[in-house]
Amino acid sequence: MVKLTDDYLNNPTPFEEAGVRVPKYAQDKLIEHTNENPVWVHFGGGNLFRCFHSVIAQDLINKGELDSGIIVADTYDDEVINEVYKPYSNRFLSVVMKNDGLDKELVASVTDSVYANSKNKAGLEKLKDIFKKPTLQLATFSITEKGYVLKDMNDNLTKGAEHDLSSDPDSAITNMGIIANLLLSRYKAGKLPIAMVSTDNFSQNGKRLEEAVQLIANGWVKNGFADQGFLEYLSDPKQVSFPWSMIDRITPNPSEKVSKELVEDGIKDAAIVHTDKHTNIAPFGNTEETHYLVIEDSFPNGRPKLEDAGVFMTDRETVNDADQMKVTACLNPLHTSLAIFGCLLDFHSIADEAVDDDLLKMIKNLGYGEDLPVVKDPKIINPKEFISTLITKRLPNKNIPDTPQRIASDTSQKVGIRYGVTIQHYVDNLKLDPANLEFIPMIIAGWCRYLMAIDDNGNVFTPSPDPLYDQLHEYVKDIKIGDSESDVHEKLQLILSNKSIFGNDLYEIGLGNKIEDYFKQMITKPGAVRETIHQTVEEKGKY
Ligand SMILES: NC(=O)c1ccc[n+]([C@@H]2O[C@H](COP(=O)([O-])OP(=O)(O)OC[C@H]3O[C@@H](n4cnc5c(N)ncnc54)[C@H](O)[C@@H]3O)[C@@H](O)[C@H]2O)c1
Ligand SMILES: O=P(O)(O)OC[C@@H](O)[C@@H](O)[C@H](O)[C@H](O)CO
Repeated sequence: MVKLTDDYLNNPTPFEEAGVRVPKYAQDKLIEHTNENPVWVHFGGGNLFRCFHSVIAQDLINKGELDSGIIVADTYDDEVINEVYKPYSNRFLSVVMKNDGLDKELVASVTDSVYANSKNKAGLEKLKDIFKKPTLQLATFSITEKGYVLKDMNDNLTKGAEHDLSSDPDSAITNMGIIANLLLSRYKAGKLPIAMVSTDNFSQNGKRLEEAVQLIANGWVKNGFADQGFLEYLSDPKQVSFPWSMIDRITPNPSEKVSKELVEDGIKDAAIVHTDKHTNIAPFGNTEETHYLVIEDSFPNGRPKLEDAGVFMTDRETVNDADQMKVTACLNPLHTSLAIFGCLLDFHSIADEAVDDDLLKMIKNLGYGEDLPVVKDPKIINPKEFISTLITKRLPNKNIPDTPQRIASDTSQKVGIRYGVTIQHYVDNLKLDPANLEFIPMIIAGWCRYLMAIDDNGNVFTPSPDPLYDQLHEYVKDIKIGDSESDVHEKLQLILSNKSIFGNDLYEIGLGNKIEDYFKQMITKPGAVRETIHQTVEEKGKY
């Protein structure tokens, strides 16, 4: 059996026999060079990173266009570093699930992995030293939507954020506080330039990262922990830029089936780890073939030739259009609708949902019918073709072991992006009326129904992790299936009027009552969720 830590350069045969492509460079030399000349730090080395960013770096290193690797940093989950990076010399397999089988590549582009936060001072100091190096050009992020949070659902600072704004930067406990502290080190080392590139799934992701870092920095200046110059440094894109990006590659949690196939192929390291903080990770990552990465070309300290590894480097407007197209309209809203109803209808495979007649009609009506009319064409990708490929090829691909339960995690952090932006377009466009929407309200009603944690058969299910779940569940937990006396309005209005969740008070724009009506239909009896979807696609659907 071949191990990930085996010598792939001098003895590639066991890897070749297991069908694994190996790097064309020596990892030890790369490590040596990167230690002295770090260029790229990535925060959140989860599954997406292991199948996308790290492979881009590997392509460039293989071509001789990049001579430094990536340093992975995690401020949140120590098990990610200790269970799947350190034991394998920071190597892993990237597995692309093609129609005709698995394409396996050993990735060695990660040169170091660091767990860093106020509890792990050694890791923090190590990252600070890296941030003081003039060679550092970029930090990328795939830390999930909640990694950026500094305010709660009532728009008040979280306890962590309050602490960070008024405390010594080295004691920062929020993820954003730690990032701001690293930038403070870089500022103090001579106002060195850097690009901070969020590749998380929300529109204007760079702006959100920038605003979060600045919120913390303002607190530090006010409380005497940093000088005014730090704010000027953060606000000057020639010193610190926060490029916007769009990233697309469906990367499910590591699958048992893939793990088994790897072992059958003769690969020893394939055991999946489920961490206490709910990261599902393995010595391999599994992903689909289709992928897009679009990044605003704003890198004040230079950058690797990312375009030579297939990345679209473009202007902010094009990135924003591509991102709005994907995240708010043509992919992620469809995904979240399948996630919500998949959990309620007891599905465990997105591919199975994508061939279910009612659900297929639902995503077509949502995508083509309600989202597409308000999408601005980004020109580099055709939105209609993008939805068609998604619906006909990507989602129904049985080789991609994606589950509604993965996508349903953190839904409270996503609904504002995945439905709220489209709703806002209907509010802003004088020719359109949000009150005419049908599928978005039905899906939001489905989410409220999901929050009850009782499926459509009347059985209790375990909802996916979500920072607001407990609070939101509290509002709907006493509603009973079949109880028409339940005061739905009193309970749902606590959710639907919350502007920090949806961006609007949904009653003020004529959607609240419609959502309540769909919700009432969904609680009439076991099976009512399925019936509501069926009836809606048949009566209101055009596709
Ligand atoms: N998986 C995909 O299909 C996909 C595709 C496009 C974009 N994305 C974006 O990438 C993000 C990560 O996806 P993934 O599949 O790698 O997830 P993952 O669960 O495999 O990894 C998440 C990583 O983020 C870290 N993290 C989690 N919560 C954090 C917090 N509060 N603060 C700091 N770090 C935190 C974890 O430690 C882990 O390293 C998604 O949330 C999404 O925004 C994912
Ligand atoms: O990654 P999240 O949690 O923001 O969303 C779950 C999925 O919708 C998402 O990961 C998609 O697979 C991805 O956006 C496809 O590019």
